[in-house]
Amino acid sequence: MALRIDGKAVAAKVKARAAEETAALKERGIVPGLAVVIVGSDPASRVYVNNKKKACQETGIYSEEYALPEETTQEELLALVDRLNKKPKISGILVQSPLPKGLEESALVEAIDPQKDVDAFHPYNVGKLMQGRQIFLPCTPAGVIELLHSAGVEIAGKDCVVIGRSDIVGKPMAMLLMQNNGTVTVCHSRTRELSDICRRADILVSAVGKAGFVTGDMIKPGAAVIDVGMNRDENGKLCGDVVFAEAEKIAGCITPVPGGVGPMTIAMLMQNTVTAAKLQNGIGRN
Ligand SMILES: Nc1nc(=O)c2c([nH]1)NC[C@@H]1CN(c3ccc(C(=O)N[C@@H](CCC(=O)O)C(=O)O)cc3)C=[N+]21
Repeated sequence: MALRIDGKAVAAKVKARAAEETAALKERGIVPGLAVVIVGSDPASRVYVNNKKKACQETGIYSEEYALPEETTQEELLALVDRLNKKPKISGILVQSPLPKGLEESALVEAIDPQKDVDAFHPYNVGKLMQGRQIFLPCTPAGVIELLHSAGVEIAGKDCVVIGRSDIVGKPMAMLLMQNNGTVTVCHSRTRELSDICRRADILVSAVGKAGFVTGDMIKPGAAVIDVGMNRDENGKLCGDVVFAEAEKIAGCITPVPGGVGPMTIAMLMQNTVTAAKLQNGIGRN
């Protein structure tokens, strides 16, 4: 049976570290602050935003929430981002996706001051990541790396396969695995012989968004299997991309959903908010 990686426990450690740093900053009169902007009433987004708020409270980070109606215009949002860019109390800005139709996410992300872009979605930060000179780590991929470390999984020299090529997970995940000296293959909807490629992976990261996508026969015995999927099954229950019951018989270690990557995303966001506060106050990265 595979080792089950406890994302909640690892996230608690990351948040404790962020809380310590926050306390130390407060002694110097610096309070990290996060602004979360949510538009419309997507119920999943509501849950995530509440979790982010709770994490801020746990770590001592100041937070502001802007819950705006569905009808909010692009101009109004740009004006809000501009205000938050200039607001000293706010170290980090996050615009929760997805946005209602008619709003252009990329323009909003590009309006965020790159030094406050704690999601690391701004093209400046994406470019920095490609160069291995990032100031902010992308939250979900960075959380995956932490989970691998926590399970004692060596990345250097390993065959890593990422399923999915999104801007928020697949692409930055590949970058971070590469920075950690993994040999990385990125698969997607047009990939041929997907199962064969996956079966060669020492580290398999699935970010597809389809329940049941990764079956036991796609997993190399002893592999580390990281499930980034956030789906609902036919009973409305939260589940990942991986058929967990099959995979845990074959993998060496595996993350569950819930309780795997999700809590890590939020913990890394706290870490980035602390980093942002330091940066804006002329304190170098540790
Ligand atoms: N600008 C932006 N930044 C994001 O980081 C961002 C976003 N937009 N839009 C949506 C996705 C998704 N995401 C999750 C965060 C936490 C959990 C999480 O805490 N999951 C829990 C369960 C939560 C539940 O019960 O539904 C778990 O897996 O154990 C899940 C998903 C952040 N995202």
